[in-house]
Amino acid sequence: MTGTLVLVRHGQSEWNLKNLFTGWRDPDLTELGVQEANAGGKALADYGIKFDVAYTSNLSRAQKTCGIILDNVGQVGLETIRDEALNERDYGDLSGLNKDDARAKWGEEQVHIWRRSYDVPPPGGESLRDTGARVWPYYMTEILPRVLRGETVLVAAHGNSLRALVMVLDKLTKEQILGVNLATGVPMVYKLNADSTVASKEVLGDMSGAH
Ligand SMILES: O=C(O)[C@H](O)COP(=O)(O)O
Repeated sequence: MTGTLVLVRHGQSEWNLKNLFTGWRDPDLTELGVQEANAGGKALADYGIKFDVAYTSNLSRAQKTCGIILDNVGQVGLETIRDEALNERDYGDLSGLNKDDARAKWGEEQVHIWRRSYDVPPPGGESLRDTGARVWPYYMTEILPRVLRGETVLVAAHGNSLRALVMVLDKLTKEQILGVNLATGVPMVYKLNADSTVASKEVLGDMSGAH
């Protein structure tokens, strides 16, 4: 066994609350989002985790979640690397639209395909595969080597940039990834083997409410 990789989706954002496609737009966390980030941080503190480094995206909601988690584990000021490679999937022309309005316009099934399929991009945006094409190399070159050196690494990012990682870590097919939704603020703790496969995975919270 080598190091530990912790993945956390940011807490609820203003646009999650308003039910808007967000993508690369940059709304803040809501009050509930701050509470969720604190709850995730507290779960990690209770777990007894100490990080060696944190990674987050270029977007405020993930950066704030990252900061709140570090505060809860008593590690304010820890080395934190921000990179656009970890940003949310670009929702293209859907960005800023209401998800229910989109269902009314294009139909429930088409919107579900845009949101959850592996390789069908929303108009002008990224599919999960496109998102993976930037997330996976970043993970392989920047994050994984540190975990394999035995470090404990936090990644605070987004629903779909993390789904791309979970797909690889959990060895999910493109059919299986359709059914995977990550809850906001719930940490996933992976211990990795020396060959970078997963030795164990623990979810510190409830993923069942995610949609
Ligand atoms: O970008 C968004 O709208 C959300 O962060 C994730 O959206 P999704 O649940 O529709 O993938």
